[in-house]
Amino acid sequence: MRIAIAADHAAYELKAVLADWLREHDHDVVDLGTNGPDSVDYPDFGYKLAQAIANGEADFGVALCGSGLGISMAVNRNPACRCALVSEPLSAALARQHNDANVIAMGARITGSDMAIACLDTFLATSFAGGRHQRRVDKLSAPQFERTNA
Ligand SMILES: O=C(CO)[C@H](O)[C@H](O)[C@H](O)COP(=O)(O)O
Repeated sequence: MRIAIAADHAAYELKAVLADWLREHDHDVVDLGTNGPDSVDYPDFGYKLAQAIANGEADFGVALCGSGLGISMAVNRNPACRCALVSEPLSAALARQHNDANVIAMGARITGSDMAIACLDTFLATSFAGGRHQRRVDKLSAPQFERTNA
């Protein structure tokens, strides 16, 4: 699969670990930076990653920052993306099974490398379950005027 990955300065080391793991597992990696400790702004990298998903450059995305919070918010501003912030594998599996998430977000200051690999492995190995979940996912991308509280 083609996987885009992006991080801010708080997570560039975790990005390198996950990018290596992805390549070792025969994925094509689109590395969108950042690549060092110089301070950058997570929205810039979240928006770049979301654009790569929206334009079909990547099938899935990995979004990383210190907590995972800011970059997941940035990615989710693009309607093409369903980004799930996770810190353990069950949530990574449910994000695929129930939410058809196409971007996984993690926080490098929260989640260690081994756990992050376990989450990513689970995320990529899990399929969307469809059925009743499809109806709910469709509502996430419905135009605002079609949304109801019913
Ligand atoms: O966690 C983050 C946003 O949710 C980002 O990694 C930011 O970098 C963090 O908020 C602040 O990081 P800094 O290194 O203290 O600038």
